[in-house]
Amino acid sequence: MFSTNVFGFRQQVDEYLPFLYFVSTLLFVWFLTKFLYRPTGNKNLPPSPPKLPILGNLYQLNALTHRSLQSLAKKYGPLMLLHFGNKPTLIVSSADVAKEIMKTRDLIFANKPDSSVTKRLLYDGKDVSVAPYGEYWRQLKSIFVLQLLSNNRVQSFHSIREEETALLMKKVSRLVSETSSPVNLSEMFASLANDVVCRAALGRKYSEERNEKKFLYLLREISELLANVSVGEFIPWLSWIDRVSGFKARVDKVAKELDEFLEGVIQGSLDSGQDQNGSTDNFLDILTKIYKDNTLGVSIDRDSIKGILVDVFVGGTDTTSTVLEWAMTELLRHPIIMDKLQNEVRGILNGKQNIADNDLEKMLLLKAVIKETLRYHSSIPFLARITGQDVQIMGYDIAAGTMIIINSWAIGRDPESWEESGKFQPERFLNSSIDFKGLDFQMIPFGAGRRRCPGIGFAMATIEFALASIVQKFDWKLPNGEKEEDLDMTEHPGITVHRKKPLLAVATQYCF
Ligand code: HEM
Repeated sequence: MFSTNVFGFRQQVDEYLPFLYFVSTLLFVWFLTKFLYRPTGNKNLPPSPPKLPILGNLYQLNALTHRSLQSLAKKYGPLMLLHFGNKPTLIVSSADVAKEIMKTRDLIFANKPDSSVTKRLLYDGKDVSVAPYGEYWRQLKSIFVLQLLSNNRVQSFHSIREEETALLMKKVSRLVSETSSPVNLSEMFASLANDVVCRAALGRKYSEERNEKKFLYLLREISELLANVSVGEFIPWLSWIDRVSGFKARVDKVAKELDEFLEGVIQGSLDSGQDQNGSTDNFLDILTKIYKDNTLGVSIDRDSIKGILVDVFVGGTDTTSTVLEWAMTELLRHPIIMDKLQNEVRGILNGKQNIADNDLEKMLLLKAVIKETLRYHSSIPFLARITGQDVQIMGYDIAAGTMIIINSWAIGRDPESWEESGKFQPERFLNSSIDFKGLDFQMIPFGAGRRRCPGIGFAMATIEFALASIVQKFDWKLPNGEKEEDLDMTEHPGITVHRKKPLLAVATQYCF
């Protein structure tokens, strides 16, 4: 039966041979026109590496996309046009081009690309980070800037930072006195960042100790799903792969569980009537008050509250712990800088156990170490935008709807902007006015322009406090006599780029 079928097939082929020749010639011509000959008309397109049918330039990227795009940019320049599947994508890798997009032409590039995954997990653009630029986004952003993350509000969370950092120090002390095992700093920083954000956002912790792992699990899932590439996004006719692989079902499950969790949290806040006793010191209370009373003249619904809370957790936890993780990694690799930093911190505190905000103001090397960490290890490697209209950038024609990826990781390491760009040298910031607030485009770890991160003050307060405490109270070295230059620096890809292997270090209590 099998051979008959083969024969039958062969016969059919012979019969239809002239027709098949005709069709394949047509396909060949179509292929040439579509992929090899690119009709650009009078358009001046940015340089592009060669692309493949269907995949476009996806085949040239590896898991550490920020690094593969940096390599391509070395060959094709700071503005190149790639195709991710069928999506034209402009890759920006220099401070000048980034400034053109996020400052000079900010308005044209004020929108963020969305995807089926962000829509599902971020309440269909009702959060701030992917909401279309317009009145709704403006209202939400002003809630972030003026209500949730104002300077006064950040200061009011001082006791949360103090208590949570003290708990971390206690954990380290206990480990030091009870065992000689190294401290897993990556794990400690992750739980510190999570607990600080949780208390500021929801007024309480949802940590492992309290046996409330569900929320932590959901947060981990969201970060992973947002970092994952949905095949259908870039190659629409392959979107069935997302269904067959179970990716879509996983997104739906997490979205549903997250919604149930956040509904419960919001209802709890509404039921407890926080607004009546005037105690509105966590984000949830502030948001439910705005929702109920419409006091700010801003109307938000329950999905807006949920979207904002997801932004706070996704935007504020992993980012913060990643900065701490890379800062300690670099300090362990550079013992002389570690020594100088400890002298500065211990000198300013002069035996005092509690760190006040004005002590931190005096710690110039501490600030320089954090800046250098943000330059060298931009924790969110990419800033994303989408063009609203046809536009010219640096003399090149960019079509409406083109996705823009600004490689802020590569910009922070660009030798055109930085001397000895590949070296960790915090001292470069001691006599420099360059900052990370989005005005100096050679360093944009928090983004820039209208879409700039509103959480800089909150994040810096947590990072400075934790880093000062940890180098004040303990001396640190690598475990098992490991040499500084042998410390594994491999990165793990994701929305934030953190260490692949957890950072382990041996602590010794410092005697005051
Ligand atoms: C070290 C910590 C942090 C880093 C490195 C960081 C980085 C960033 C970056 C790169 C962006 C995109 C900016 C752009 O596209 O121009 C962003 C946006 C955002 N971040 Fe942060 N962030 C941090 C902490 C926080 C915290 C603590 C919060 C809130 C509590 C937060 C909330 C947000 C929000 C809501 C947006 C979206 C803004 C918009 O689209 O208008 N971030 N962040």
